[in-house]
Amino acid sequence: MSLKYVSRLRPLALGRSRLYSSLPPTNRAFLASPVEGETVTINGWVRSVRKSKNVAFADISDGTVGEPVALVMNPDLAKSLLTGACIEATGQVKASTGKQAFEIEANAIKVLGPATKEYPLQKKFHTKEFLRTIPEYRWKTSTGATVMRYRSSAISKISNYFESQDFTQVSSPIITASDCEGGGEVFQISGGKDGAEFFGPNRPAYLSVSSQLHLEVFTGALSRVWNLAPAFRAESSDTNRHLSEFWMIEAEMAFATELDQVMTVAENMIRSAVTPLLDEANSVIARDLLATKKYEDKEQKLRDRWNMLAGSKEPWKRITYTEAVDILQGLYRENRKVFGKVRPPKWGEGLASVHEKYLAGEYFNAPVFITDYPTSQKPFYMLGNDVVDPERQTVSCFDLIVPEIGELIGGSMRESSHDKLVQYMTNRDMNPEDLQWYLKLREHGAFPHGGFGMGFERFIAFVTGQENIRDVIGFPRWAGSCVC
Ligand SMILES: NC(=O)C[C@H](N)C(=O)O
Repeated sequence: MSLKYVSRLRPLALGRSRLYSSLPPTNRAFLASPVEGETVTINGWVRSVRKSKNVAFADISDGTVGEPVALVMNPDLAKSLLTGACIEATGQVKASTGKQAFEIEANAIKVLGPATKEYPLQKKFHTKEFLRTIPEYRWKTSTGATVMRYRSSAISKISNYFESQDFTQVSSPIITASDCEGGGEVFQISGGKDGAEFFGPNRPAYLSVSSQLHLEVFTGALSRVWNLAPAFRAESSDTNRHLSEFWMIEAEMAFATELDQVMTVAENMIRSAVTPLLDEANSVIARDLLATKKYEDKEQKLRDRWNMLAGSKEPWKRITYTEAVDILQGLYRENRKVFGKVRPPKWGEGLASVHEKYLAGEYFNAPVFITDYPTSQKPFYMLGNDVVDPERQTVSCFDLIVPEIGELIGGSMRESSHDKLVQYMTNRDMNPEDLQWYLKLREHGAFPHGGFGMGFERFIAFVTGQENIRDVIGFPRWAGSCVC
């Protein structure tokens, strides 16, 4: 490059970078390193205001950190300040005598967006049920914002974990031509009874219930893949752990030959998003999460939960379905009321959520992998185990259960024989014609593989100590409710 050319470019580049301005500091950046005596300008929404004759205080928050920024000012300045208003405050940083280490002695307040006395989030206790009725405001609560921040942090930790293991993140389709789980709980969006045939005659289309089948295609090319995608289920279960639109982290791995390998990936993935919380001194998000539990006195319970998941390097317990049924039947023999009105399962029946919660909760008080369920309980794509007892056929699969939530992850080895898959589909009254593309994967270069799917909201609810998964997703949808 000639000197002349460089000298012509330089002033232009410098001039430009001087012209651009950057975003103002967040509350989080300010609170991380306040400098006494410095004049700062801070933005946020007013959480609370207290006024007396000579002085006024306001807590403001921009949602980037749990702790609010404390303002102290002349009452005249606070005149038009109401909870909920959006403000820009300028003032000097002072050591504080109050709860916070520092406060800002504000000398200028600009109201960017005023509020009225009707603002529903006045400073008092609000129930989760009430907060769900104000979806437009509920993420402004410190618990709401903290849960969202953890959700974001978990995605990034999990993403790093997968990357470290050579997984590629892929994007699978939301509109699909098949019901992966074969459970019939699909939202049909085209080719339905109303005659809409957007994708052509006899081309029904649905919202995806799981990315698995498409991930299997990707894994046949990239070996290890994962994604985080929404899944849709038209089931009407009105519980604290079901949504009609939820997010799933799914992973598929080629050349996994044993279920244990797949379970280890699932376990390490969870640990990757929980381990950082154990280092309270260095984790703002851990401290913020614990603060949300302060008023309930449940901080220790939350710590115990993180410890349960990531405190020890011991691998999580792995038991078979048959062992689980034996344990449950034994517990019932000792105490007929152990599962309330519910009986223990007979071999071949599914485990009810009360059984799962009891096993992982009262019985083991730990996450537990339950493996090798009866074939009749599981979908067509799972690899069959060698038949030892023809009355008790099982598949190579697992459910990961945790206390209070029950099932968190479902996974399995996948059947890679074309002919067996056709047989499994026919046994379930499915038409193999509908999944030709999936079957073709087994015609050339079939490979051993396995994978799993984790309900992301269940995971976030468990780790943040929320009782209902409706409180860890921005805009929850369930049967009878889709309000905005
Ligand atoms: N990817 C998975 O294994 C999840 C499974 N398809 C499910 O929906 O439960």
